[in-house]
Amino acid sequence: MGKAVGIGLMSGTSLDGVDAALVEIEKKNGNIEVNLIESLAIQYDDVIRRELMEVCSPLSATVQKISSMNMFLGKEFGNAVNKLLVKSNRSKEDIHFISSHGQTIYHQPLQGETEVDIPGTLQIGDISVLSETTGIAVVGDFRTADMAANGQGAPLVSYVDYLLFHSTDKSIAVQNIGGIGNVTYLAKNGHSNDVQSFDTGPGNMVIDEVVFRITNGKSTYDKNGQIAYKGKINQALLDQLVNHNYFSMNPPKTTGRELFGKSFVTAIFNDFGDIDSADLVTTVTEWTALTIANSYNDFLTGKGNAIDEVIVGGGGSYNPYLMERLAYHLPDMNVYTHEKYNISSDFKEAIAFAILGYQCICGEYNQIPSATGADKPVIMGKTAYTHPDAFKRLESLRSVLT
Ligand SMILES: Nc1ncnc2c1ncn2[C@@H]1O[C@H](COP(=O)(O)OP(=O)(O)OP(=O)(O)O)[C@@H](O)[C@H]1O
Ligand SMILES: CC(=O)N[C@H]1[C@@H]2OC[C@@H](O2)[C@@H](O)[C@@H]1O[C@H](C)C(=O)O
Repeated sequence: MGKAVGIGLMSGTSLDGVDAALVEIEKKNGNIEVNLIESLAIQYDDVIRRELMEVCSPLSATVQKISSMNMFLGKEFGNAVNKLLVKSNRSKEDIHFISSHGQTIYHQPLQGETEVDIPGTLQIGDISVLSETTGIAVVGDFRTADMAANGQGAPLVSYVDYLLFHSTDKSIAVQNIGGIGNVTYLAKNGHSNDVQSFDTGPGNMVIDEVVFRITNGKSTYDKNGQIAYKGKINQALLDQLVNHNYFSMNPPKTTGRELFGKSFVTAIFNDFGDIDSADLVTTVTEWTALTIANSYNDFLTGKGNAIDEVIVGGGGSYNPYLMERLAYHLPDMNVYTHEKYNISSDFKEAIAFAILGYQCICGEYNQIPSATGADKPVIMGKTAYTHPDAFKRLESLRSVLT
């Protein structure tokens, strides 16, 4: 079978920017092999970040802002792809497809109070605009297909975690620490149907917002855990935080800015605003590590699922204080980062979405029901191409694949 050349795009819940990964993908004897050729991260500037924060909050989002931001991000993602093409010395003719996660602005996996208030999830960054900006066919909007099959619409990277990490000699927890934290559990010798997955709770989301407030907007995150190292844990605050009811809910479960965003942090400042600002950062960082360890104890090891190794990815893996605390709370496990497996912690999700898009193009299931809680497997993703040549390149790939 021939090689597919694709570009994966990930813009996660931290709202820090978009990651782009140019990859070659090949199917060999039913296994998918992926090779990262070039990558690029584009940071959102302060204005975009602020506007995005506004459309993520029901209190400040308007239909006008959501509609404009959907188009604007389609262009931003397209500009990121065009820069990546220059960086990698490739042209659009060399690329079969782009696969874009989009920017989650709302995610509600639970039924609301009225019959129309059904679970929903919304990722913006229009895929037709992205196709028009780049001249390349685009696959996007993955999560709705899983929700259509009564899944949580997340976590989706579990499918790729299984492909990359399942093992016959050890049980592995693949932990992402992005804006939100999520885990994929791969039992030793397990089948894809056995994969368990759920959001462990906040990743960097609460730490970032606390740092933003105590620095009056000068810093958007605690670089290398510098502030956390200076403070000490405030036990009263920690006790209140660990008692949040999300942590007692059984998996499958997913969460986001709706639970752990600005209002959550405002409540912390209302109740504990008088404690030392470094202590606040230390305490929410400790809590973040603890929520991960407690989740394993409650829903994995505590239910007889041994864990030999934890592989951490996402921006949180670059916070040494957070990593130290995580290792401290998981004394019986080896805690590594994705780099041990030669996979960039930064670009893992962008690579993962390239694989999910590839499977969509192949017409193959790209989701694991046991991970998302769906009733059945589905093919996730929709396709857009605004010109015949983009369509033909996609079709040329399909004809090689089938
Ligand atoms: N050197 C560092 N020190 C401390 N924290 C860091 C460092 N580098 C990145 N981070 C943290 O990682 C975050 C970004 O992580 P990442 O890009 O994995 O999130 P995301 O993909 O947006 O989120 P999600 O996976 O939830 O969708 C930053 O907001 C910051 O908090
Ligand atoms: C709705 C949404 O965008 N969820 C994200 C978020 O960020 C981490 C965690 O919460 C995870 O459930 C998911 O992203 C990753 C990429 C996933 O689906 O695997």
